[in-house]
Amino acid sequence: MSKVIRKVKITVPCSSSNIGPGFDVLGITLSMFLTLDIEFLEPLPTSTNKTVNYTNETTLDYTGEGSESVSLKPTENLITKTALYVLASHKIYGFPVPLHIHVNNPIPMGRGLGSSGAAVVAGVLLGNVVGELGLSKDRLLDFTLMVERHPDNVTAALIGGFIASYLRELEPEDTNVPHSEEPISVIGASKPPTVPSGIGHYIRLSWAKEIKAITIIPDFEIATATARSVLPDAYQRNDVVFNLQRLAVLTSALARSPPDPYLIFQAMQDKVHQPYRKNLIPGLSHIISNVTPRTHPGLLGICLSGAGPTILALATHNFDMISSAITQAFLEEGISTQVKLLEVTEKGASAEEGQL
Ligand SMILES: Nc1ncnc2c1ncn2[C@@H]1O[C@H](COP(=O)(O)OP(=O)(O)O)[C@@H](O)[C@H]1O
Ligand SMILES: N[C@@H](CCOP(=O)(O)O)C(=O)O
Repeated sequence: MSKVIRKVKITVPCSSSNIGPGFDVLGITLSMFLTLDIEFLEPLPTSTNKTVNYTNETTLDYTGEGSESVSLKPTENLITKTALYVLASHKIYGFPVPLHIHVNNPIPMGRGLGSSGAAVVAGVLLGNVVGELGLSKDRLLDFTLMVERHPDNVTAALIGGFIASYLRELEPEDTNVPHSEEPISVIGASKPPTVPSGIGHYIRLSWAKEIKAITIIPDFEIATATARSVLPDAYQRNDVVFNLQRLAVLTSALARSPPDPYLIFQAMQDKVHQPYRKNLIPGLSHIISNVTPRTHPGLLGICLSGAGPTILALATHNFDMISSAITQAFLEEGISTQVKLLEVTEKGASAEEGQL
């Protein structure tokens, strides 16, 4: 057994993105956390000063969502391969110390609760800690955005809270650099991947404390890439204006106490992504138009969480009645669900030293 010489815990919240009209713009972090318990193991004595690559000696074990399907090979697992990408960008090829990493993931995958965003953020933090890179939050965000090119879920997961974000437009040469879709190909490359600076810009918005998040999570997955592939390349001006008007109102409406259900419900309508995703999610159109603050007091607004299929219902009370109505609508489509009542948390991703 190798001796444990350091322990670090990485914690990353799940997220719900878009919040109706804020497609690729808004994200909130919710009280369900991916954790990595990292043990740094004593390296074997070597006779030379040559940097040793301990990727093959690094082991992963995994509990929670995805434990049946996720690869435990450090060069394949999304968390560790993102970390290897960050290290390679700093000319560190492979883990410079042997690690044992225990991953616990309560975030259901492919459901629109930011599981991949959380994994990518965890990987960037892992690379930063293991390589002792000392990257700032903004620089950590650059790396996450080289992997997930929509900023809403990763920025929320990294920063925490109710976040609005945008990407700076990149120069063509910046978008040509290899990104971590294929990080393995860059690990041994003679030219390390360069990552442009200042890609992501964000602001934390206020959130009224009494607004809770009911998530109704159907028992089927939709890969975010699939849910993005059904969206059009161009939009009608009136649909864009429809969303912009609501987005501007929504960002303040969700900060006000007491929250105004009728204002929020209307401000959470969307014409940019949900109408195109309804064919992927049986019951979606019915749910978002029939479960309202009038029929279900306590409800403020309802939308698809991220790319779906989870439904996000924002509410102040009557949580059981609201979730039952949505659960029932899915059941009528033959779809079972699980319900989680979550808090909007301001806690973003963190890496903390542990006790030996
Ligand atoms: N903790 C994790 N460890 C490794 N891979 C993960 C983890 N979480 C998510 N993933 C990867 O991300 C995929 C889901 O991503 P995506 O389709 O974007 O859905 P989501 O809405 O859950 O982010 C999973 O199929 C898996 O490949
Ligand atoms: N804006 C993105 C958000 C995807 O979030 P995820 O949690 O589903 O990965 C989109 O709607 O495609």
